[in-house]
Amino acid sequence: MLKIIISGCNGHMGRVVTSLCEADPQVQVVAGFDVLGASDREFPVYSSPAQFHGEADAVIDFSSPAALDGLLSFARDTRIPMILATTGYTPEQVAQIGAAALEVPIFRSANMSLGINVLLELVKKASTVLGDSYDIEIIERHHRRKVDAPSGTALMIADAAASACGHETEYVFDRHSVRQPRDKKEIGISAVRGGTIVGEHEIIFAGHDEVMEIRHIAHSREIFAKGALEAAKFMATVDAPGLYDMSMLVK
Ligand SMILES: NC(=O)c1ccc[n+]([C@@H]2O[C@H](COP(=O)([O-])OP(=O)(O)OC[C@H]3O[C@@H](n4cnc5c(N)ncnc54)[C@H](O)[C@@H]3O)[C@@H](O)[C@H]2O)c1
Ligand SMILES: O=C(O)C1=N[C@H](C(=O)O)CCC1
Repeated sequence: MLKIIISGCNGHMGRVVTSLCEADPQVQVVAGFDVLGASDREFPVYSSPAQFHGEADAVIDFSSPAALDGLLSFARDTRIPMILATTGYTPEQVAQIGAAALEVPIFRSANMSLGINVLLELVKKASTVLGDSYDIEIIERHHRRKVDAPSGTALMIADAAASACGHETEYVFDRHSVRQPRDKKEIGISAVRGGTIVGEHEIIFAGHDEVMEIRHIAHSREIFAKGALEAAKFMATVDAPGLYDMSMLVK
């Protein structure tokens, strides 16, 4: 039996992960972490990771960057592998995660869906071939509740394009105050927020007389929960400290 803790268990993603775990006979949710109390859960919910003293094989976290310090201390104290799916970390927090991964196993991805992780490979291929002469723009769309912008996925896509395009790049998030033509080194990133859009990402390669677009649409949150649970199953077999990601699961 795989014993899972769900961090952010009372949120939108936390509830979808809970349902998926409860439908899997090989998985047991042993606890949840959340600052928001809810009495309808079938497992104990703690407002701080330090309050948990049981056994677990992995923590799946869909919460908030504010939870990171407590989760990393918990990982260091217990050696329980951590799956970080939260987005919106500051550069300092990303560095903290990297430092912690020298001591404990940590899995991090801004997008746990299979489709986006295949898309990242397509973006690298397209950027290698087209990156020199085509302009790269990314548009992401999410629900009105989302607080971080651009999405973690958009940044991951930009990083994939930047690593493969063969020249220096600069991310441009806001064209409002700039009055000048687009520079070749720019990767433009635009965020749209509205309604209940689960998550959409579009990458545009705009060249002379042709445009190529690659697009991913999430129709439900289950695709993220499924990837996170697969990551937890994988991490439960991992002993060595390190920073793991979806590329280890998408072959
Ligand atoms: N990696 C992915 O595939 C993926 C997919 C979807 C969402 N996300 C990310 O997951 C996060 C959560 O998304 P959501 O839509 O479920 O949000 P949500 O607001 O519905 O849920 C977040 C939950 O975390 C709790 N929380 C907030 N601060 C906390 C803290 N300090 N300690 C413990 N719990 C805390 C909240 O009370 C809430 O219940 C966001 O960062 C989002 O971008 C990632
Ligand atoms: O709903 C969200 O919030 C999502 N966040 C992730 C991101 O920031 O990339 C992934 C898609 C859903």
